[in-house]
Amino acid sequence: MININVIDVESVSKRFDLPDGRTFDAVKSVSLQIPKGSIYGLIGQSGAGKSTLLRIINLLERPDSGRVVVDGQDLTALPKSQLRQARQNIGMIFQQFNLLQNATVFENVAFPLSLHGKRSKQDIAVRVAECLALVGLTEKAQSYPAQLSGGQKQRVAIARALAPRPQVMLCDEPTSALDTGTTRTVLQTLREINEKLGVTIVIVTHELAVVQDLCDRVAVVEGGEVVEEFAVADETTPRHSALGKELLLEQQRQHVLRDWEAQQPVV
Ligand SMILES: Nc1ncnc2c1ncn2[C@@H]1O[C@H](COP(=O)(O)OP(=O)(O)OP(=O)(O)O)[C@@H](O)[C@H]1O
Repeated sequence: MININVIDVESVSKRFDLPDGRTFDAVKSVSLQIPKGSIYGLIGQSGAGKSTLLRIINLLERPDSGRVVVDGQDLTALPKSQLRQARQNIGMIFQQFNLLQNATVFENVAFPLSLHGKRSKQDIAVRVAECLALVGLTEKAQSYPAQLSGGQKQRVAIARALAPRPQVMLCDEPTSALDTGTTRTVLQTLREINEKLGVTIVIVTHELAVVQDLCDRVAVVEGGEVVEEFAVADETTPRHSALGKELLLEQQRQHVLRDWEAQQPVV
């Protein structure tokens, strides 16, 4: 992996105003460096600030202070029109897929392409076909979201996010609404996109199995702060956070299981 950071989050903070007049510090001076081409996990308990941090990366949530640099561009310094352009480089997918229900799969994937730029209908059709092929849904182009399984809907959302050729893809709990088998196909699709296209993936999840299956590096978020950051494959450096330790235990358990399976006689 090339050791260049495609995302540089520098000391970002976010405070929300609560209805009762108080304030809540959801993200507290967080810095993150995300290497180009990596799959980077943000994990933490519910309410830790993971989604807010993810949404800060494409400025869906504007930080009160700090900088967000994506692909060398300081998003926090851009005027609105240029920010819209820069966001083309950052795709996003959500837990609930967020597809247009009254539009076909084809139209859903074409949507971001017709919204931005001056592409011909033919160009758009070619790109949509490419993206649907990438996620294995060529046959479903004329279906409506209601006719698809959860995993297929998420793969349409992935195709839609990929259509403008982003370098970065942000994923907010992309498999939380899916069962185990479907989760596996969606993770496989994300892995292929990372490997074939070199897209950097940042994924928020509370599922440790997802981290273990997919991520190269992970940041543990607690109370709006990153309390630990490590390479998932590094099982020798001591982990400090509860989730970091839990992840390590799960990895070791998987090794024991694998060794045990390998020793079983073939019948
Ligand atoms: N717009 C908002 N106004 C007020 N408080 C908010 C707002 N958005 C988020 N919060 C609060 O900020 C905290 C962090 O929220 P966030 O969604 O980032 O957490 P999370 O780690 O992603 O949690 P979950 O896994 O449950 O989605 C929570 O306590 C949440 O209630």
